[in-house]
Amino acid sequence: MASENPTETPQAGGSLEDRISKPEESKPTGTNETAPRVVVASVSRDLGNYSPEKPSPDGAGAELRGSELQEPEYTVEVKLSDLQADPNNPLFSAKTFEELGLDERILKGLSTMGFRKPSKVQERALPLLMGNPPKNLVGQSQSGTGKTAAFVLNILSRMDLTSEQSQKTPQALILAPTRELARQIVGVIQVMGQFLDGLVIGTAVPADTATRPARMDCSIVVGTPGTVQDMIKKRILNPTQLKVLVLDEADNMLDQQGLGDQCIRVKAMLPRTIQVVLFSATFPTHVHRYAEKFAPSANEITLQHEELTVEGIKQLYMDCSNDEEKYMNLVQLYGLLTVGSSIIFVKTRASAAEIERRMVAEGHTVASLTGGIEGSQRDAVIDAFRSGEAKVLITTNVLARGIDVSTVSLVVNYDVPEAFTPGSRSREPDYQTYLHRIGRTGRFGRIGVAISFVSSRDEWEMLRKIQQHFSCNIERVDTNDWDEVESIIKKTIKNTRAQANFVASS
Ligand SMILES: Nc1ncnc2c1ncn2[C@@H]1O[C@H](COP(=O)(O)OP(=O)(O)OP(=O)(O)O)[C@@H](O)[C@H]1O
Repeated sequence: MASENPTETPQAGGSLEDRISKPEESKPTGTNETAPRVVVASVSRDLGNYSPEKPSPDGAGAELRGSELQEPEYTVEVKLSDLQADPNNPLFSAKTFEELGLDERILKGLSTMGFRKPSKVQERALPLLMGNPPKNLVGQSQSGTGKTAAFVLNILSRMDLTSEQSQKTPQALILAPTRELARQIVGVIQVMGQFLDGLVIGTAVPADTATRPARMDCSIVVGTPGTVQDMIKKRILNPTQLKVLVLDEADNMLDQQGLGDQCIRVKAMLPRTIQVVLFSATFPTHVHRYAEKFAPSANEITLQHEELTVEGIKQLYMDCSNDEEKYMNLVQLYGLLTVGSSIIFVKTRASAAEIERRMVAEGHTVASLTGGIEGSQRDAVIDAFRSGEAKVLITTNVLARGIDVSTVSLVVNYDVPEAFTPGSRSREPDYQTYLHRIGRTGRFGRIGVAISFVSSRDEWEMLRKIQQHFSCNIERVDTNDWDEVESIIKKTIKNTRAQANFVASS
């Protein structure tokens, strides 16, 4: 979220000598330095080394012979300004925010957030979004590359706040799949639009009837589809002056039966001329077809699936012989998890509750957030995680998408995400969910680690398919050598922390 990353201040240029250096030289120290720094470790071999004809005697988990970790010979130090100057990087931009034609007051908002330069998706999307007459857009870009700002800037640019009446009548509607994401987007608009007098933002998420407002007297509404649908039906939300509709995590919204139907019903109640904007890091082919119907004749920004992984995320896996060993490995990892912030993704609410119960009983401090928890209780958990009060969060796919907490340096896939494929004999991975989950770390040029636990041949096979699908490397870490596990994770986390500390003090 923007407000968590308010002080990134990239500087121009940077020689090769600047960028290639020893790790200990990589800590930002000088007061004239303004760019946060990250360190990219070199990559070793991957899951492709599995040889099924040579099973190990230790059972399924131990069968997984993958790569051995290699000490990187050197590390490459990269500054945000360097990333943004590299045309192949999703953070690259040839333009400035000024050149994109944004209002002075919005530029001021961006400046207070430390946004110096647009990212690629912002540079490409904004001219398409802000043109007149407005055109629909289907926009795709890697996780953590600034899609939120792309759609928020278009909305802010289109606001008419000249009268009290217009300030209090919704002109833009943003739909998100979860209350956490809706609240996060509200936070971004509040900071980005802070210099626009009269801007009022309303949140439409499930709430007790008692706390629900009688009318949404606001200029922008952000909410979840079910609540928004209900509010329009009950005339709490007046849709007649809406000019822009955004679906964040659009593929997920359109593909899920309940959410998809709600989005379609909401859209049917909006003005016909509304600009429809769909954003996500992923648009699988079958959802792309719905997207074309939902946002007809749209401009498109799309990526090949091989282009979707984020370079700064180091992807690893750990062999576990069974579920109990998964738990033991998690407990072993705990000391490392608390160095930064970490998210543990599990398959079911029940396993989230069980892991939380066991870890708390053993004296560890962890929080858990699943769909089983309601309303303001959920807000308290995510707020504690954002503030760093809770450093380890156990969750299900409910938080797999969109959540932006810049201190997350480690993501654990306790279970490899699996697609529900009725009638299929083989277990298939959920490629999109894998990508969104690991994308909770490595935000906007930062570095992070994603570790997947693998406890069966099936899980190994799913992870191999994920690697193949995204043409990425997922390296094996040897759980017989915890010193090595610790060394590789700490190295990455330490650098993320150095960066975070530096950003905070700059
Ligand atoms: N131009 C910019 N300069 C500096 N930081 C930026 C810029 N644009 C976005 N950011 C920061 O990058 C982070 C990620 O942005 P955002 O949450 O919009 O990513 P996203 O593309 O929507 O990711 P996801 O697909 O995971 O939802 C945020 O912390 C945001 O403040």
